[in-house]
Amino acid sequence: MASGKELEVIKGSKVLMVGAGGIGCELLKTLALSGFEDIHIIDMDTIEVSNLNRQFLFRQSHVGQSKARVAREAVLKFRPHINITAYHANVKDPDFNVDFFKQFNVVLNGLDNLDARRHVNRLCLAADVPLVESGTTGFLGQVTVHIKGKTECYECQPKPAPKTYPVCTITSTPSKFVHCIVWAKDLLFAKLFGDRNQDNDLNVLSTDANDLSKQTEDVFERRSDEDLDQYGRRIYDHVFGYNIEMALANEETWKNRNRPKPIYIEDVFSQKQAKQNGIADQNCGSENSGISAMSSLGLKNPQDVWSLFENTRVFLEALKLFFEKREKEVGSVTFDKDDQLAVEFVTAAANIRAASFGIPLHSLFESKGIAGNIVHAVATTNAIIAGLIVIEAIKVLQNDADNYRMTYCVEHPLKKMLLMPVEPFEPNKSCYVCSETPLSLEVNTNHSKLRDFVEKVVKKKLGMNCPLIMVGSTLLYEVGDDLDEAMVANYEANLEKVLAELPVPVASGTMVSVEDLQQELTCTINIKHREEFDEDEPDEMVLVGWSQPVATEKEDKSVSNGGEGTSDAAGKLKTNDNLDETEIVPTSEIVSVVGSKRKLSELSNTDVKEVISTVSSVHSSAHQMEEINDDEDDVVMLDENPEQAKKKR
Ligand SMILES: Nc1ncnc2c1ncn2[C@@H]1O[C@H](COP(=O)(O)OP(=O)(O)OP(=O)(O)O)[C@@H](O)[C@H]1O
Ligand SMILES: [Zn+2]
Repeated sequence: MASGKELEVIKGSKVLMVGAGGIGCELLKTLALSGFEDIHIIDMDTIEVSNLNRQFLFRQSHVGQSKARVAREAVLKFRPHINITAYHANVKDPDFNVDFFKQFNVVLNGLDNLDARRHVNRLCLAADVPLVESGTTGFLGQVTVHIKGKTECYECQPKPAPKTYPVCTITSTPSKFVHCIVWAKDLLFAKLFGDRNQDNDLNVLSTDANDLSKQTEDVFERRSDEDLDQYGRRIYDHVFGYNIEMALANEETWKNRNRPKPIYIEDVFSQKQAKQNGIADQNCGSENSGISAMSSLGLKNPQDVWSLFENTRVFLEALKLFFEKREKEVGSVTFDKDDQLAVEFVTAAANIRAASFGIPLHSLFESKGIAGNIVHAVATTNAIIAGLIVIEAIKVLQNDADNYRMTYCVEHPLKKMLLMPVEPFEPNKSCYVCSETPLSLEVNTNHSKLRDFVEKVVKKKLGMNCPLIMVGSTLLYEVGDDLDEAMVANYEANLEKVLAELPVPVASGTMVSVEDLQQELTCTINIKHREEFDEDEPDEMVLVGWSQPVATEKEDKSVSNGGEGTSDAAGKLKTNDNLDETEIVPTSEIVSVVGSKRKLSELSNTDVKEVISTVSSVHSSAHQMEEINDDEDDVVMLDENPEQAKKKR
């Protein structure tokens, strides 16, 4: 219960909540019950059935309706006198500009992706409004406080990159089920139902029987004389049989590994059985969710682990259903964890591959979690995190800077502590977002176009939405609704020019100013011409000073699992040789950070290790979830002597 003084501050404040999902529903309820009376909510989504188990403000009858609006109505039922304003919109919409943000005393994030979080961070900095940021992953969670000039901003530290795997592990030597899922999803599914012309390592071209050196047709193209059953069986034999035989031919690969077993369709069931596989329900609706190989085949429980025979049936049936019922989409489907048929196909394909490599098979439920990088949400964690957000928000509203804490919710109590409070870090002086540190870009100015610069650097790396690019007083590019045709044509023409041939040539030593009008963020980029780039620099552009996402596994030439994983402070306690800025500090500092009320002397060496590794793993995984819990978790460098423990940024 808030004290009288607190209540006064609470009642007089205006707060913005971004996100009305798992955390957001809890947060809105807690804000309302804590006495807040002027709450604005932005959420761009509508309610899905899968939200109902934890987003308790929503009911079955709300499915399909705006989350922000329904959340508002639900809370007004028990707090009718308060003001709640709902926006069913993307927080990146231009209406939510700096002036919009300035009207709030504090902004509270309950988001689920890096992109939106970075955007809100920038608007809060530009509007000088405090931000309380949050995230949960299963039992893990965190709440952090970001105050301009006082604490680090959300982007002061690198975020972990989505977990990636070396290509050869995925294409040739899988050793874990997740490798089979990545193969099934990013290679096979993408090739069959997505962009057919993409390059991949599935031995796409078949070899001419008369001339072995001649590669002819794309194996994945359906032949004109082939029905869908024949097509499915041929693809099956190619990817699970022929390709494995080809891989086995390379003896070196298997010297220290278990040899995989090629699986051909006839090993699993007869042609007659294949023909009779599934009686596709002719009444399947046009909704993707209604088309299911499992229902055609009478498989009911998504938690069952199917046999090789059943996986084969699902594989063939799902492939057939895609071509029969979703023909128009074929060629442009991207994997979506909520697309039942896609999950069925990927589960079956991953399991057949796993069977071939002697890896234990998994249920559809488990596969969906891995393929969608889902760590199943825990409602209680969301509730705890929402409570902590409100506690921090109240401190922020009272300007109680000495007591701000970033709090980590851990899975197992450590020294009877389930919540680990950490004093906020100071702003990172070389953060390009909250300090004005210039960046530099190594680029071949005679080769790279302005379009490459805009797409790969300005949008992708710097996360800008509405960029404006200037050299001196010359505008080279901008976006906006108010541009006349001649300007648009001029900017379009510039996009196609290489940097050195722009109206104001961009060459070594040029200082390019990049600004986002909506985020009110300006960066200066110092250009350095470079002729050659290595294979592991495929963009042919190296941005120095920008915090590279922290790779969690070997990154070279890897296939991404597509996760959205990030963390605001992953770099702090975690080692990563790729990081540009490495800072070594004594353990005592880490400990004071981890629990300001506990001195180093109170903790044993083992405690220190435990605390650091726990906080580190929470840092790296809690924030934006969806990272797969793998054996090779974050590495924390901690020497036996705690005095020599290393903290790296
Ligand atoms: N750019 C954005 N603008 C507005 N709302 C956003 C934006 N990005 C994400 N959100 C909202 O943030 C909320 C995050 O909630 P949560 O993490 O519970 O995800 P979810 O989509 O509800 O559930 P799940 O992903 O687990 O199925 C979602 O309701 C989502 O619509
Ligand atoms: Zn910063």
